Amino acid sequence: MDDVVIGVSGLVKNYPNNPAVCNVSFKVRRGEIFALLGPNGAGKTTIIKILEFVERPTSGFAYVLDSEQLYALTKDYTGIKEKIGALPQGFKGFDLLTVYENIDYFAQMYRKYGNVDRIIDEMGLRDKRNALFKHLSGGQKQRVGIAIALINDPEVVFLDEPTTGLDPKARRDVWDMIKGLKARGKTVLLTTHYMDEAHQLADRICVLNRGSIVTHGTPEDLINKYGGGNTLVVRGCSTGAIERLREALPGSLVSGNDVTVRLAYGDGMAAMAKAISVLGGDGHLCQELYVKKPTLEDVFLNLTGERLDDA
Ligand SMILES: Nc1ncnc2c1ncn2[C@@H]1O[C@H](COP(=O)(O)OP(=O)(O)OP(=O)(O)O)[C@@H](O)[C@H]1O
Repeated sequence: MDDVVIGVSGLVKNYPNNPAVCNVSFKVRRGEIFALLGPNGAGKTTIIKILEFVERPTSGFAYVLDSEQLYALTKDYTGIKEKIGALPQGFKGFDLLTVYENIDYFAQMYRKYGNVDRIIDEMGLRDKRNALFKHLSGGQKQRVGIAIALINDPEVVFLDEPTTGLDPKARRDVWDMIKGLKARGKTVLLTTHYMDEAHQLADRICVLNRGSIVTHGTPEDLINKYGGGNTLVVRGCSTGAIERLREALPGSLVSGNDVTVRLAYGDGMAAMAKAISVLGGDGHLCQELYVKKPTLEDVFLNLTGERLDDA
């Protein structure tokens, strides 16, 4: 694989009575957005902490930027630490410092760092430059965290659950910011338990559950391979409509007033036309009719038997 900047091989991390990461291997290429997707407790943060030199693995091997720089107590990682940036899970700034002061505080920890006002502008925080951290919205606080992760102009950026707890608008703003990092040539490793976030942002995804890799690949590949195909959904049907649909569409499933049919590849138009002709006949109406494409949620469900939300 060309220009690998993060490599993880046979990684294991055992906490007392708790195997957090079990034999995980993956590689991240320069300039890509790579997502670790999995439910709570899947081991995402532990992997990221190992890559950030915060935790040490029990066994296995991991490197960032320098494949010669393996984990060993004798190594000095300072050179690499200066080339990585990190947004930790649940980032909290100093409440009683301003946006500028918060970013500047962390900037001073590096031998070389960027212009604080420029990064404030890049993160769309100019209006809030002199506002206290505690007076910011959730999305603005997260942007301060991302600004801090970028202040040393890192080559690799780790973002641990960058949008957890944000409202939909703030999430989309953070997504745009993350896409902007890729446009600037940064390599981004992010963790998330939101499948739409992984789908929107990631070039490649590693799906984790209970410390192990379930599968990995591009979002489209995973959905095509494991999503289980399209589903025709007819919602809000009358009793008569349900009966008609069941007769006309073999394999249909009924749940309340909704009817769903798993479609074979390429069957979408034919099944829709059949449903419309059956329903249009004599007033057997429904509220909605559409073909639903599978999502990463379906991939997770089909591979683990669990829902990403519940696992
Ligand atoms: N310091 C620790 N000591 C003991 N167990 C830990 C520690 N840190 C994490 N764990 C356990 O390791 C497992 C993996 O945790 P981790 O935080 O890596 O998961 P995660 O996928 O990031 O989940 P979340 O999205 O909830 O943060 C969990 O069972 C967790 O309880």
